[in-house]
Amino acid sequence: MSEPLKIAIAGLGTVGTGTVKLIQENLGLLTLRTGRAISIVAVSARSKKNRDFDMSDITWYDDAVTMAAESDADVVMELIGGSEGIAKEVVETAIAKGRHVITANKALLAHHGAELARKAEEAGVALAYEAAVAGGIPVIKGIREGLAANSFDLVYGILNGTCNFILSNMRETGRDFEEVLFEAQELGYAEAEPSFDVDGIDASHKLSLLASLAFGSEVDFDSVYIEGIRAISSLDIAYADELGYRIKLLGIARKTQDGIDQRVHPCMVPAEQPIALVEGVLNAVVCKGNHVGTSVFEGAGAGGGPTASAVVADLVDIARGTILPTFGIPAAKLEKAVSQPVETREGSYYLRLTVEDRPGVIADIAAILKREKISVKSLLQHESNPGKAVPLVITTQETVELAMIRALESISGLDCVLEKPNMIRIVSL
Ligand SMILES: NC(=O)C1=CN([C@@H]2O[C@H](COP(=O)(O)OP(=O)(O)OC[C@H]3O[C@@H](n4cnc5c(N)ncnc54)[C@H](O)[C@@H]3O)[C@@H](O)[C@H]2O)C=CC1
Ligand SMILES: N[C@@H](CC=O)C(=O)O
Ligand code: NA
Repeated sequence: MSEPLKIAIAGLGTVGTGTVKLIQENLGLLTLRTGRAISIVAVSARSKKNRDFDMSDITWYDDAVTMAAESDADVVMELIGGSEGIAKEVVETAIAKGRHVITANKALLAHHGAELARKAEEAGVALAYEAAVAGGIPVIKGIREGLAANSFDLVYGILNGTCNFILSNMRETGRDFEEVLFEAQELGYAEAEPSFDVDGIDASHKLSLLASLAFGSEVDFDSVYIEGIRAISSLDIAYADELGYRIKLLGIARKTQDGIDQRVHPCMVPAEQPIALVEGVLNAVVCKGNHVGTSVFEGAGAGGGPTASAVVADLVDIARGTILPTFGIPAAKLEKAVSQPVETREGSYYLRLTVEDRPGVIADIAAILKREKISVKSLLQHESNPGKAVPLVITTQETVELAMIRALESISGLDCVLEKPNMIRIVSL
């Protein structure tokens, strides 16, 4: 058997600890599958507390960058997180020293992916990131390897386990947002900064990586249109049910003649569509290849075990000598991304207004919709409470988003509209 493959791990939280445990538990299998002995030689985390795995043959480093520079590891795993600072230094140092890198850090790659991929390719090392997109689902490998024969014009999915867990739980149990978010944190699903999850940033990081891989363009996180799930109330969830929809936070990237449209926002998805049935911490990614047609990947999007599974899948590639370009083509050949503005979308919309219950309200709203040439599909007002606030829900026929934005602005300015309206795009994919 050839030389053992030596690994250094930076970060021993949910993912790092899961990775050490997986390697220790499945070592025999991994050796058999790769034909190489695998050995964790070094670890680093913020504090050297007692760990619940065997540390006896592992060297501890107080500083992860020193570990990336000075340990004799062949592979450095960056499992710390964050788009700047220590995580970036660890990755850059490892690459500069000619060590392969495996990272779960979508924030880092969303901001510096093209540049780091170029550096890794120049150094002849892997920059592998299966864990960074949709956790345990082998979607990076699926698109880059299994579907390598295809070109793509659409990739979309449920890309954040925490948000999907929150939305599913709110619908199934009626529990409130904060309580379910706390549970997602306890289960190790949420980011260190959970606003990254609930404000749609994490899903956008992942979407920008998927778009780069699928379309052969440079990662363009700054062009992603982002809305999170904070504005979704239990009322919206109940109305969605009544109208035959489920609310999902989707990331959608579409390549058109005019450029790439990347968007992350809550969507009302027809309840019978397969993606509407993806619940809890599960993620799903759907892509449309020009020869294979539609492929769907579904599985656990977060958590120690599933994410470690993806980290170690990258390790197996490296141990087998499979070093692939990070984004499927040489980083120097990635095209500059041209973005398409969100206003050009055509589709239907759900609008929930809180209005004063008095004569003329619907006429005022209808006049604005008429001016913007927006046709109403349905209108729901269940309660009557004269002179008081009541919810009014409108769904529209297909219209261009710019008209909807203008209508929303005018409707928000009406005296009878008492709260900020909530608009959710109705998406049928
Ligand atoms: N938790 C999950 O389900 C998933 C997480 N990820 C990504 O994996 C990475 C790690 O996430 P988690 O394990 O959940 O985070 P975590 O907060 O549980 O663990 C982070 C680890 O990094 C260590 N760390 C922090 N600052 C450090 C420093 N200066 N030097 C050395 N170590 C330092 C901490 O001590 C801790 O051990 C992040 O990039 C995250 O976005 C990706 C997919 C799923
Ligand atoms: N916080 C993320 C973790 C995986 O990427 C999520 O909830 O999906
Ligand atoms: Na993955």
